[in-house]
Amino acid sequence: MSTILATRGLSKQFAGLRAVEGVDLDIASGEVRALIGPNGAGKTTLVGMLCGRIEPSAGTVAFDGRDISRMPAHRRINLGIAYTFQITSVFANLSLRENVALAARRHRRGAGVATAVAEALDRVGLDEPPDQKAGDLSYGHQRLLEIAMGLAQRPRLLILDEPTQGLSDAEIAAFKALIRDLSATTTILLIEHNMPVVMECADRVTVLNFGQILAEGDPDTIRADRAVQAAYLGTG
Ligand SMILES: Nc1ncnc2c1ncn2[C@@H]1O[C@H](COP(=O)(O)OP(=O)(O)OP(=O)(O)O)[C@@H](O)[C@H]1O
Repeated sequence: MSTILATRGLSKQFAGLRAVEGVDLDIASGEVRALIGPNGAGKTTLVGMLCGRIEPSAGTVAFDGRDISRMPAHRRINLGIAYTFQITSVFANLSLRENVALAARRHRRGAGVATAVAEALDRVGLDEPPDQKAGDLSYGHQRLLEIAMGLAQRPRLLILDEPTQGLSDAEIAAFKALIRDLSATTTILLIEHNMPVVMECADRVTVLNFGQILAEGDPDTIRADRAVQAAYLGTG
């Protein structure tokens, strides 16, 4: 399988603090990769460098074999990297439809936009009226709206930052089904604290600890790894 995303020596320092240090990450095209680690491990900083929101202190990022280390975020979106932030991309005063249409217009025009919007809202299972204001949605549903916005960009790599936060058990079950469905067409990088979701959805898991990769492997291997248990899972 080909590598869609590769980092080498990727590092970020914030005034003396090494938030991410020397990360070599290879994500294969078509896989669902989970990125886990304790609070403050550097997960959000790492993906910020993948999508261009954070400038690395050192190291490189390649997408499809092309060095994108210095490419601005909006051009990375055009290449097919979509990142759902922790809600910061939702416009509270716009409707669900308008929010998703903003994202869909990157690739479509005219009637194609309306179709893409309806498809994306349907795919994430948001059944509120499309004219409802996004700000009136529950926190969990705003997360789903963000995923719909990401999908409308027809991404090749979809980066989801804690997507199940604020979702009910039934919504989490639906989310897992959505990931399985999406994985047929999209490579997914999933930052997630909910271990059952990680263990069920991921092909491979990367564990970050103090800014460095502590372990990498399939979910069973990670679950059995003593260093991971000690650092994160709390079951060592
Ligand atoms: N803009 C910033 N300026 C200074 N320090 C920062 C900044 N952003 C993050 N940090 C620090 O970098 C470290 C890594 O933070 P980061 O948010 O990447 O971790 P995380 O693994 O995503 O944590 P969480 O699971 O809590 O979201 C933390 O110590 C954090 O306080």
